[in-house]
Amino acid sequence: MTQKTNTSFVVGILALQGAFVEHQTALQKLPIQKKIDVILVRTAEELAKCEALVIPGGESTTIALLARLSGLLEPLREFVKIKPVWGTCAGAILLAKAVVGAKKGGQELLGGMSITIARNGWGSQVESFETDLDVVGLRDPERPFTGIFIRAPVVLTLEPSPGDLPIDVVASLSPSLLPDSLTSSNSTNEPKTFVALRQGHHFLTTFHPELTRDNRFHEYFIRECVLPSISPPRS
Ligand SMILES: NC(=O)CC[C@H](N)C(=O)O
Repeated sequence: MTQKTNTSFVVGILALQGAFVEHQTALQKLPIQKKIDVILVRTAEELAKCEALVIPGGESTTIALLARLSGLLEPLREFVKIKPVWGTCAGAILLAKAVVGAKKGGQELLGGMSITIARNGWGSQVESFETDLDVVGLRDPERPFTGIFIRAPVVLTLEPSPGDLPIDVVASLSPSLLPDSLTSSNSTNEPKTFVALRQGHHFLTTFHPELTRDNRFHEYFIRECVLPSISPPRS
């Protein structure tokens, strides 16, 4: 007799478009890998097997369109309401409650995190860059983590409604990196420096941890978002 639920759990990676293979590799290399069954998700049936989901970077409009065409959009919205989800870059856009700079025709969102985010917020000239991040809560925090930003979105505002869970800042970058087009003298620029946020069991990174050899953000998601939702702490 096996006790599968006690020894392993399924983490899905939405595999419609974008950098899903890199997430798969990073998750499989975690020290707790024996307990994680990583699957690629392209159908509602595959999604139904998952305890948690990673939505990769890519193109948020394309991912949303393919999700609609494959009958996954509504199952994804239902999934986000109850289970842990981590969105990277395009995935972060999909996890936001509101988006600025959507393409003509709009941008379908899944919601889940109480933020407004700007697509391609760094502008067309600084489309990609790498920088060391200030991190809180990662394993081995003195070791720098290099954030890779590729046509990254920018968090504009945190807007938790009364009753929403608080939003924790897990990584931020130096305000000096913000482009002039984003800085404002009459409102706070701080949220725009936030590049990794956690709200309850949801997590977003506007950069690409899966493109580095450093899987500490993968470890963070499993430790802080997934494991507590599988085995809630006893009171
Ligand atoms: N690297 C990325 O995921 C880019 C995101 C892309 N700019 C979008 O709007 O979806």
